[in-house]
Amino acid sequence: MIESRIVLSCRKVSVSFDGFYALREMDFSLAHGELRFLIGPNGAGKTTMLDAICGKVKPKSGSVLFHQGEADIDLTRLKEHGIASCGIGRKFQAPSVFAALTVWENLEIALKQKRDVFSLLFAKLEAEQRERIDEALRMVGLAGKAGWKAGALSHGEKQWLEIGMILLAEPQVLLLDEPVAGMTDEETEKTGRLLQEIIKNRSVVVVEHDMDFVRQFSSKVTVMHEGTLLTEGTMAEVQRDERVAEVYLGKMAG
Ligand SMILES: Nc1ncnc2c1ncn2[C@@H]1O[C@H](COP(=O)(O)OP(=O)(O)OP(=O)(O)O)[C@@H](O)[C@H]1O
Repeated sequence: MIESRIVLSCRKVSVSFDGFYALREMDFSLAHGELRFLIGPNGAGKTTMLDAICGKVKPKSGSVLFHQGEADIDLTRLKEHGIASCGIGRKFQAPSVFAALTVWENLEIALKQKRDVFSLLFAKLEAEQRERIDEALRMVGLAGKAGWKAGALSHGEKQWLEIGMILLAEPQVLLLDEPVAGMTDEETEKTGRLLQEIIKNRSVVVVEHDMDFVRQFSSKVTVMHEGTLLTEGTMAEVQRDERVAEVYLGKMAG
C-alpha cells in the first residue's frame, strides 16, 4: 500500500556533460513505501537520474529534495558520501562484492562502514550486530550460504548480497540500476519478492529494461525520453500511450 508522504522530490533537474544535456528539467517525486520503475529507451537519462539523486553527478540546475521528518534537505548541496549517510542507498548495475571474502564477512564490512563516531560511542553488543547480519541474510535469501566465498555465488546471489550490504546502512530510499539483468527466471522472481519486502519500510527506485518484470507489479512507472519526463502511470496505462510506443519504436528503428 503506497503512503502519500513524499520522501523525495526532484524539480527541474538538468545535468549536462560538456554541453550535452542528459537530463533537461526532469521532475520526479517518490512516496514513502513506494516501488517506482524508471523506464525509457537507451540514452533516455535513467541512470543519470539515479546519479543525480545519489550525488554521483552534480545537476547544473534544479533541486533534489529529501524530506526527512520536518526537514527538507537539498541533496544537490551535499557530496556523495553525505547523501549516502542521509539515507539514500545506491546499487550500480554490476555487483561489487569482495569475492575472496565470505558472504558473512562482506555483510560485516558493510555494517562496520556504516558506523560513524556517534554509533561507535554507543556501540552495541556484538550479539546485536550478528542479529542484524542474520536479518540481512534472511531478507536476501542467503541464510544458508553465509560461509560461502562471495566469488562462488551465482550472479543473482551476488546481486542480493550487495543489496543486503546496502540495506545494512538502513537507507530510506534505495536506488537500483537494472537489478534483474543477467538473472535466471527463478532469480528474477526471487528479486521481485525481495523488492516487495524491501518496500515494507522503505522506498525503492528501479531502472529497468525488462518489461515483463515491471509488468508483474502494480507500481507506478515513470517513462523518460531524451532527459525529460514523458509520462507516468501504471505499466498498462503507459503502454497504451502512443508517445511511449513512438519513442521505443523510434529507438529500435534508429
Ligand atoms: N559521463 C558522461 N559523459 C558524457 N555523456 C554521458 C555521460 N553519462 C551519460 N551520458 C550520456 O547521457 C545520455 C543519458 O545516459 P544514461 O546512461 O543516463 O541513459 P539511460 O536511460 O540510463 O540509458 P541505458 O538504458 O542505455 O542505460 C546518453 O546519451 C549518454 O551517452
